[in-house]
Amino acid sequence: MTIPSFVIGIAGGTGAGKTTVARLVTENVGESVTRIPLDNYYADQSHLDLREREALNYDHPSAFEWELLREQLATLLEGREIQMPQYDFEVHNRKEETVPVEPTDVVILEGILALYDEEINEMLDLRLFVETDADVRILRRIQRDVIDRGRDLEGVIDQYLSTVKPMHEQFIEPSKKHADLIIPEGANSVAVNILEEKVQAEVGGDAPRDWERESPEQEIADRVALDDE
Ligand SMILES: Nc1ncnc2c1ncn2[C@@H]1O[C@H](COP(=O)(O)OP(=O)(O)O)[C@@H](O)[C@H]1O
Ligand SMILES: Nc1ccn([C@@H]2O[C@H](COP(=O)(O)O)[C@@H](O)[C@H]2O)c(=O)n1
Repeated sequence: MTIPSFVIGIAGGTGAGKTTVARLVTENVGESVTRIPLDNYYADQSHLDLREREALNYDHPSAFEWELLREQLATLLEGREIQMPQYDFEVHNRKEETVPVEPTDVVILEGILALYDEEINEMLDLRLFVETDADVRILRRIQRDVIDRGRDLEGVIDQYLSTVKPMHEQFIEPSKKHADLIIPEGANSVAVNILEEKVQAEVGGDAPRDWERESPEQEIADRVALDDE
């Protein structure tokens, strides 16, 4: 049984580069990392038809099933398997199938509001916010939504102006205050290399387990005290 020793949250606006950062910092560590896309926890909307689902606001915190995410993250932290929901962006709904996910040394939760929920924040050991200019993000999003998510240009622009941008300003940007580190421009190599080293150390078992580790505040206080001696 593996009890995860390090849980990272990666938040930031749409198109900021969250998924890319998560992928780059974990691609060389094999199967010892579990990635949890927050998108998989969009609430089930099967009671609505496609038209109604298309019109929903997917950038408001109420779009997500937080209770399920809290439960499943806690289950992984206890060393037990979860059945993770899957999401289908083309039909705006959760898929019927789930995938079994085993706990691993490192767990990464990644999504626009990964640093929004207080209880989730408490479960994270490292909180990252990826910060990229809004014009770069919308250009990336147009490209992705049209090519990968089966959307048309007009719809992407309407959605951006009506919900994505206002919700970013109201909920996502303010969640930055919970971050321990802010990563500029998405996949920036210095940040990725430092994080990759940290993940490697956790996976290799060099790092102290949770119960051996002092709180980050205490670690800093100890080091400041040492420097002052
Ligand atoms: N630093 C970067 N430079 C150039 N392109 C990037 C950078 N970071 C991410 N991208 C690209 O931007 C797009 C959106 O990145 P993604 O990681 O999917 O964003 P998010 O998960 O935040 O929505 C992808 O096509 C990705 O390759
Ligand atoms: N049915 C849906 C569900 C979500 N979205 C958008 O996805 C964005 C979050 O994903 P990122 O990879 O961009 O972080 C979010 O901004 C939602 O608007 C959607 O378009 N349709």
